[in-house]
Amino acid sequence: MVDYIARDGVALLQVNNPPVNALSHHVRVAIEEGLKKAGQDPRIKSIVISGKGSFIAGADIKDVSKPTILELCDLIESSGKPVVAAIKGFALGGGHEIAISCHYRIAHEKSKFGFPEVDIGILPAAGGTQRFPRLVGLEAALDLIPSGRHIGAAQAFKLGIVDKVVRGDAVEEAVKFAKSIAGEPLVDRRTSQRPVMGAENAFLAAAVKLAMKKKKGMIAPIVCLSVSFMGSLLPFEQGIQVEAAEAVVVFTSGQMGALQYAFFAQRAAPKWLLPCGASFKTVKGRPIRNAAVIGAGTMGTGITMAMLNAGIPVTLVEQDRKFLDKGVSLLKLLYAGSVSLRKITQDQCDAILSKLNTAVGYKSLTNVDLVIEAVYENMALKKQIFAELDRICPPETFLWTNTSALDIDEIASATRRPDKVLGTHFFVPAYHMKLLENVRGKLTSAETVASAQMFGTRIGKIPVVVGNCHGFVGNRMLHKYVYEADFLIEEGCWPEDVDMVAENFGLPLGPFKVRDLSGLDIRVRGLLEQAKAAGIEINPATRFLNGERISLLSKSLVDKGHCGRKTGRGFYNYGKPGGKIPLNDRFIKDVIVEYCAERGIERRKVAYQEIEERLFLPLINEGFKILEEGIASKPEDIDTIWLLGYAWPRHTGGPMYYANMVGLDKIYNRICHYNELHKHSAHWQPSLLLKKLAASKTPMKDWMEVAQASSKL
Ligand SMILES: CCCCCCC/C=C/C(=O)SCCNC(=O)CCNC(=O)[C@H](O)C(C)(C)COP(=O)(O)OP(=O)(O)OC[C@H]1O[C@@H](n2cnc3c(N)ncnc32)[C@H](O)[C@@H]1OP(=O)(O)O
Repeated sequence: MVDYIARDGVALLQVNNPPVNALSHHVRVAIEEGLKKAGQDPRIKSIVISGKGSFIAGADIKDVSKPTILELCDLIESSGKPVVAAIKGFALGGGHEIAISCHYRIAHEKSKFGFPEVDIGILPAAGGTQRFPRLVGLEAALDLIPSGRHIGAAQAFKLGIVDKVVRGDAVEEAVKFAKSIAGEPLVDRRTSQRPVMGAENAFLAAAVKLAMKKKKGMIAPIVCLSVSFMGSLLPFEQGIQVEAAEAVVVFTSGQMGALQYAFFAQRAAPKWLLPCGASFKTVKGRPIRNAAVIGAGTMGTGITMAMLNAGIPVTLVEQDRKFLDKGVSLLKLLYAGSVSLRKITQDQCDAILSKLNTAVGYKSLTNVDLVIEAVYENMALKKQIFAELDRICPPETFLWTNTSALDIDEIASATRRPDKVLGTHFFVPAYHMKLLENVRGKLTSAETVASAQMFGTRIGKIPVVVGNCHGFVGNRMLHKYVYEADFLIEEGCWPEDVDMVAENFGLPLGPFKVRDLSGLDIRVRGLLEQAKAAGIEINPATRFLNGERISLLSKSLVDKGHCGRKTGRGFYNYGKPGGKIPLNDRFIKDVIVEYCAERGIERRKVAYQEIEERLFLPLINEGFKILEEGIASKPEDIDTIWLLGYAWPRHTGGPMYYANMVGLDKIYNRICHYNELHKHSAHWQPSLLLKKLAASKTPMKDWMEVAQASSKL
């Protein structure tokens, strides 16, 4: 766990606890023993702490036994012999706190520093809130601690975290340095004994404002700020007491459990399992050496960029030279933007673009491992493209379709290789968003799934395997939320009432601000297509489609030319086309009132609780249906999809975790209540799995036992 290597008067304590050298119980004990042993050995004059591979990524989140990291930090700092931290890789959380308790820090130029504690719902409670401001000053501490972000060695040096940045072996350099300072006095090297520079109120106000915006609804960042600030006014020992007292508040808030669940859920989600039993453990994917993307629109160019960024050569294909050129210009513009923002250098940009090829038509696609089709959502068009690709591409080429809802089996039916067809649901912008829903059809092979998961990870996504149904996991659940949002308006709410409740819950934007952003006409088009497919002609009086309640409120606004931000008016008034600030609008309220009057809908005052329940319970209910149907293979997959794809508030863990936290019996009972009131909305019919879990009082994590025990599921 910790190797003790004594050489030339220096004791090197090297943490060896793969994969990330987390400070689990055994590591803490071994560091403590190593420090004591080195302290007692008269031949040892100085000590170096390092990690094998990387430094230390923090506390082991699953293990909080003694000795605490705080005790360890105090032991290090009070050592009579100089202690040097040799840092490569990550010095995060408790690892960072260990580093700043050492008397000196030598870091490799590629090492990273940070306090990610706030993102897992805790504080740097091993003295970090007190030592860090004493090391870097209050302003920098109030910036870094609540942000949870990592910084590089160069910035760490600038801030005074690191004493020296090296290109070569940090451990060798640290050992050399440790030897050179043997016997030197350490008084001014003990961070806890320094005063806090720049302890000013103004920093606190600005930092609180920023944290409330960037970490909306999260308690830990705000508590970190107050503890760090208070500590700057107190002697170190008293600051540590404040830190300990406030840590208890945060640890018992409920957010810690949710955030740590989210951390592990995100790491569990790519680990796939199919109903046939094949899994990431049993089936290997085929690496993708080169690829083609069909369609140079927003999605196609975004997907192309995601692959280019990962070093995969891509041919971007269009049927028309004009569209191709437009897509390539957009792509080049985005890369130029990255260069001017210094996210990449011009050389890196040139290297990326050297892997881009373009083609008009599919003829050249005779030697690609993968084709991702990303044309607009039209089944007939997609089938035609797949039939053609099937003729041209080698039989082993994977043919994947980027779609947010369409039937993968139907698209696959246009080919002679349905086993190699799969849906890749990328999120906009595809080069940035972390989520990738990999949709398996009935005939998609396990090898194709394995390859898609491997591909997803390679291009920097969190890939989650889902089954084939309308909207897959994310959009299928989202649709229920969107429907209820409309019904709430019909029944008496204003758009701002509904948006406020959603935003208070933790979503960045409420459903109507989102719709204004994406365009009301998009939703109306979808609705009309659905009606057409059902052979129903929509007229102003239509309130049901296939027996299901629908709302045509968006259509009423679109008919008046109000399509959202792009036209300056949607559910809000933006002042001008392309305006960004939503204002409540009497005109829109008149449209809503008129719409309701025409349909004889009586408007009423809808309570806050009802708005919240009607937005989120149908979505949660759908999540349980998705589990019982095997569309998702575990609740963690659903939660990951919502956390990464739809900005669900992380401190509630995701919709499934949230339901469990509220209580599955309570959730079930409320769904039943609304099911009685809203017989024309199938999304209120309670999930059988949820019913069983609620009745048996089984927590969500044990859902599989209930699902397997029930013959009805
Ligand atoms: C708990 C109360 C203690 C009170 C004292 C308070 C003071 C100290 C607090 C802390 O230190 S809290 C922890 C702070 N550190 C973190 O949050 C870091 C979390 N880890 C990461 O950000 C990343 O893992 C990484 C270090 C940047 C490496 O990323 P990479 O993509 O290379 O690997 P991952 O897939 O993320 O992880 C690999 C493997 O390791 C597991 N793991 C990672 N970190 C921890 C951890 N801190 N504790 C336990 N396990 C950890 C992760 O789940 C992966 O496991 P598998 O999925 O492979 O099983």
